[in-house]
Amino acid sequence: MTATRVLVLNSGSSSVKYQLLDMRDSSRLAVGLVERIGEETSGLKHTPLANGGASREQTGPIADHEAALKAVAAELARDGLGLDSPELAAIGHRVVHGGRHFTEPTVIDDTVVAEIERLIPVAPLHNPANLTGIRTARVLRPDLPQVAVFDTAFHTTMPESAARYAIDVRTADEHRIRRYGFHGTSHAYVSRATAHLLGKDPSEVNVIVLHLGNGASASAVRAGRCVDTSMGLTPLEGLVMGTRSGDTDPAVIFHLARVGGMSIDEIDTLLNKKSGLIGLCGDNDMREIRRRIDQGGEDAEQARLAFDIYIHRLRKYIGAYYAVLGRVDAVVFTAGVGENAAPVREAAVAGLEGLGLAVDADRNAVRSGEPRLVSPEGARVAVAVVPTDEELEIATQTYALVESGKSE
Ligand SMILES: Nc1ncnc2c1ncn2[C@@H]1O[C@H](COP(=O)(O)OP(=O)(O)O)[C@@H](O)[C@H]1O
Ligand SMILES: CC(=O)OP(=O)(O)O
Ligand SMILES: [Mg+2]
Repeated sequence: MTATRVLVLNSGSSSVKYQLLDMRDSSRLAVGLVERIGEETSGLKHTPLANGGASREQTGPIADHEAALKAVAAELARDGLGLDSPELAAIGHRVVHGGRHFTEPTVIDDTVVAEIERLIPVAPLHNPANLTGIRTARVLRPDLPQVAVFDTAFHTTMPESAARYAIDVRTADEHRIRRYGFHGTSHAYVSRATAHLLGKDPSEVNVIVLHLGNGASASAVRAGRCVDTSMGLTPLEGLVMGTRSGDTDPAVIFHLARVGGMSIDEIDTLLNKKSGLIGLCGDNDMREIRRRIDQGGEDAEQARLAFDIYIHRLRKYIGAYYAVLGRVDAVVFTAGVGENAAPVREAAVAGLEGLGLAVDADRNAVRSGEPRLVSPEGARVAVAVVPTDEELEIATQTYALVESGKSE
C-alpha cells in the first residue's frame, strides 16, 4: 500500500488545529480543533469528513499540548484513521519562526528541533507550542518523516532595503535583528490563488495580501515573490491585531519602563496580549466589535474607536505597499476577519477610487467560502476575497518533500 496521507498540525499557544488529507486528490479525511488547552473547559471538535462528516465534540480539561495531541490521535483512531495507519506518509507541522536558516520545508531531526528552540525568544507565543506538537508527534510515530513548514520561509525573498531596520548594523547583525515576517504560508497560498482567480500566472501579477486573523499581517508580492511584509523580528509589528498592538513608537517601551515602572516582561505581555483590539475596547473578536457598533449606545463608542484605529492602520499599509509595488493588480483579503467582515473590506478601501480601488456593495455582501472578486466590474485594480488554507499548503509542501526524498 502506498502511503498518501498527510496529517497537518498547526499548534497555537492555546489551541491545536489539525487536518488529515489524502494527497492523491488533496481531499480532507478529517479536520478538527482543540481549544483552550490548559483550562478547565478545553474543547475538542473532530469532524471525520471521510466517514459521513458528523462532528463529535467533547469538553473537559486538556492539560497541555501533549495531552491535546493524544486526544486527537484517539479521535482519529476511532474512525480508523489513527496515527498507526500505514497509509500515513508524513506529519507536517506549522512552525512560526524559522529565522534565516530555513527557507524551505525541512525534514525534522534533532538539529532542526534545536534551531526552532533557539528561536523561542523571537516567537514566544508560537514556537514553544509548535515544538510540543513536534516532540509529541515524534514520540507517537518515530519512524515517520516529520516536516516543518515555516511561516517565515516565503518572506526570505525580501530585499535588504525592506528586511533591515535602520539601526546600528553591527548590533543588528550580532543579534540577528531584521524583519523576518510571518503567515508566509498563507501569503504564498493566497497570492498564488489570487493570480489564478484573475486568470493569470503568479509571475504576471503584483498583489497586496491582507491576512487578517487573530494575528494580522500585510505583504507586498511582486511576480510571486514577497518584497515586503508588515510583521518583523517577531509577530508583534505592523497591523492592529486581536491582542497585539502592531506598530508603536519603540520609545513607548522605554517610557513604560522608566516612567511607568513596568518590567520588560510586563511590557511584553501588555503589547502582545493586552493590546490591539482587546486593549482598545475589551473585545478581540471582530464579530463582537461590529455587534457593539451596530447596536449603538454607550457600548458602541469604544468599539467604534477600536474599529477606526484598526482600519486606519490597514489603510496605511495598503498605501505603503501600493508605493512599494508601483503597479498593483489586486488587493486581497483573507483569514477570519478578511474573509468574513464585509465592513472591514469596505472601510479599508473607501475613498481610494483614485488608486483604482473600490468595492461593489452587493458583491462585498456575498458570504461564500470560494475565492471571489468584490470590486466592481472592470475595476483597474481587483479587490478580492480568497479564503486561506494554510493546512492544505503545509500538506502539499510536506508531501512534495517526502516524495522527492524517495526519488533521490
Ligand atoms: N463572521 C465573522 N465576522 C467578522 N469577523 C470574524 C468572523 N468570523 C471570524 N472572525 C474574526 O476572525 C478571527 C479569527 O481568525 P482566524 O484567521 O481563524 O485566526 P487565527 O488563525 O489567528 O486563530 C476572530 O477572532 C474574529 O475576529
Ligand atoms: C504568526 C502569527 O501571528 O500567527 P497567528 O495569527 O496564528 O497568531
Ligand atoms: Mg491563523
